[in-house]
Amino acid sequence: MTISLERLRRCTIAVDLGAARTRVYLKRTGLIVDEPTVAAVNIRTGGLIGVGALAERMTGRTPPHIRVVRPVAGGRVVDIAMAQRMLRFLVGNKLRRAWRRKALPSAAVCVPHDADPLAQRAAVETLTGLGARRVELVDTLLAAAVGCGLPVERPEATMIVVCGAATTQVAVLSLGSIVAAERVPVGGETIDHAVVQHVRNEHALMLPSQAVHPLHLALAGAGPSVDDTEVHGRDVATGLARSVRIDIEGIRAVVRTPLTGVLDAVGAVLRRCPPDLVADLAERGIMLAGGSAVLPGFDSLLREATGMPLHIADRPDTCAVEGLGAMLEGKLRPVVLDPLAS
Ligand SMILES: Nc1ncnc2c1ncn2[C@@H]1O[C@H](COP(=O)(O)OP(=O)(O)OP(=O)(O)O)[C@@H](O)[C@H]1O
Repeated sequence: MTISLERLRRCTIAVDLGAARTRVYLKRTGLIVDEPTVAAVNIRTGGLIGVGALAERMTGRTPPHIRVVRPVAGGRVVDIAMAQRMLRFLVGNKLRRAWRRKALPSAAVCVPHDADPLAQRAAVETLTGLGARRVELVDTLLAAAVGCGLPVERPEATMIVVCGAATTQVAVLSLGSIVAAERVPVGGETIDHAVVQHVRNEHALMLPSQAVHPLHLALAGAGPSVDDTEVHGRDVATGLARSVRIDIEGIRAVVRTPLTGVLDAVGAVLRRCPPDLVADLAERGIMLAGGSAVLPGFDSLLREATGMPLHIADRPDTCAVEGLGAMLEGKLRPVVLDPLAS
């Protein structure tokens, strides 16, 4: 995938359609949408009941005629019509005035590193259906690296690990391009699933999806207790509501298991890089981005496994859309590969 900075500067909005969250950046305004990628639909009438945070709160609590849907899964738009309805609703009034001024703006959208042509087409169709005259696709890894402030345009290696909800992407970049990259189906959702399975096996309790968040807080030491925390769920055998105290050390061990997939991807990318670039990284280290970057213990695990310095981006969750925004605003200078020729 090659990008044209000139064409990106002509775009008005930047969109990052993630499996967990949707983010929209409006040129000369900044981030205007940062909401869960969720919509709630009345299946009798087909009407949209809620989107974003409101729809997410309905998850698992709906009557049979209301369905909560996630139009993006595994890094691709799986329900184009629903993604368009959700985006139209989320962007709503915030964009209408700008849209009116400039009838059909061009849009830029992040796509995963190895997105196949169908996934790329789905992203383009989602935006053209909303009225975008032209859609520019940008690799999430490049956008996130720019958003983290990495000097991607220089002839030296930078390494980024973007750990989102459904996937983790790893890349080494130099001279504005990706030298080697990997994508693994491990992210925040995989970790939450491992925690839910652990509680089910250890305590015979089915946890609701929202109950995993207090465990993340407890892991980070932000919960009411550092040793254990109370969660509520449904007893597997009786079906009755029950509360149990969960040992936080047990959870800490559980979340490390899926993260070994990320360590393998980091190793694979480093092995494919020329030694000069790997040597650069020994000093510069790895930048960790994506919403799951703040998962307690993830940074120390990567540091231990690679022996390299590790930095967590200032705003790890929004750096891909912020990077795309920086390209729209013309903040990324094109690389002049041969200045003597001009
Ligand atoms: N404080 C936290 N502790 C642990 N995990 C967190 C925290 N905050 C967010 N997450 C996790 O980050 C994930 C969302 O990250 P992000 O917003 O980067 O995903 P996305 O871009 O929508 O996903 P993808 O890139 O896979 O399409 C969720 O799985 C969420 O559980």
